[in-house]
Amino acid sequence: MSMYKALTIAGSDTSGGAGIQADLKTFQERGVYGMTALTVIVAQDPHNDWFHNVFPIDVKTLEAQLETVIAGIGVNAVKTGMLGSINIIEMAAGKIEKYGLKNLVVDPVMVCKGADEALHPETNECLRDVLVPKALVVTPNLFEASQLSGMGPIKTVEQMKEAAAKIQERGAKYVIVKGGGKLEHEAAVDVLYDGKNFEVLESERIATTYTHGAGCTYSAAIAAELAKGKTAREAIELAKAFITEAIRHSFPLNQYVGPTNHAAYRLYGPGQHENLQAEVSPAK
Ligand SMILES: Nc1ncnc2c1ncn2[C@@H]1O[C@H](COP(=O)(O)OP(=O)(O)O)[C@@H](O)[C@H]1O
Ligand SMILES: Cc1ncc(COP(=O)(O)O)c(C=O)c1O
Ligand SMILES: [Mg+2]
Repeated sequence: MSMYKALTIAGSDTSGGAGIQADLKTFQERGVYGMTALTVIVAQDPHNDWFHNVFPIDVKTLEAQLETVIAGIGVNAVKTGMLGSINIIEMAAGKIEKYGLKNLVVDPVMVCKGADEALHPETNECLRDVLVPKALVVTPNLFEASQLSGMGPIKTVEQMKEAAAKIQERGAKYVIVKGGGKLEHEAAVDVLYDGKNFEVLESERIATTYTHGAGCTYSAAIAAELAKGKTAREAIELAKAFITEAIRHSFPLNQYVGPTNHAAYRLYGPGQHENLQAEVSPAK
């Protein structure tokens, strides 16, 4: 049996729950060989309320990593996460174009959980104009969908649909607008649009704030399934089940952050309804 390979072009979340750490853990869980091209390093400051400091990687260093993986090895699917600068976005998009990579999942990361302001607002237009058109699947959360669509705040499923249609016009084949824990709704709702039909994907909404890295994990699961040859629709459905279990069994790392549990789908499966990590206290 051949080993399928996936590449993540994303930032390092030093705390381990989001970014390339989430992506690699998810690729492993889904039985796919994971590789990385690092764009930025995020270090959280324990002496300043867990403030996220972002340290960019030199664009030449990114190029060298992309050549190693894409030209030197080859990939079945690619995902992008936090990119950090216009130069980095253009470099990533240029290589994707040059090597004709088709199974591309763009997670248009503009914010970390808890923040309502873009980390790198100057990159938003470039993300929309240069990278989103190359995506097979793009996965904005509500804030990112409002930025990519040019709409104001998105608060209803109807507005999610409108945003999805506007983003789809930019060239992405499948758009998933993630309502998640932010939309006021009793379920966790995502809207999927393929240019013809809207589908409202509903899953059980888990009452937790421990969702750090949920978007990274979700988009990495989609990329892993695409790498194995699943259709976009199949990959999205599996990823939704995978992220629901990861959130169900999420846990606190310290007083600031709780990541999703990447192993939960494998360890506990979709049938288990209580959080088996709930009693785990934060490590000192
Ligand atoms: N509390 C929750 N319960 C169940 N699913 C959730 C919850 N929060 C987010 N999700 C789901 O997790 C996935 C990631 O969404 P979200 O957390 O909005 O992304 P991001 O981390 O990029 O902000 C989506 O499928 C969303 O619906
Ligand atoms: C490197 C990196 N990428 C992406 C994210 C976004 O994470 P999420 O999946 O919660 O949207 C974060 C958040 O801290 C991060 O540090
Ligand atoms: Mg996100």
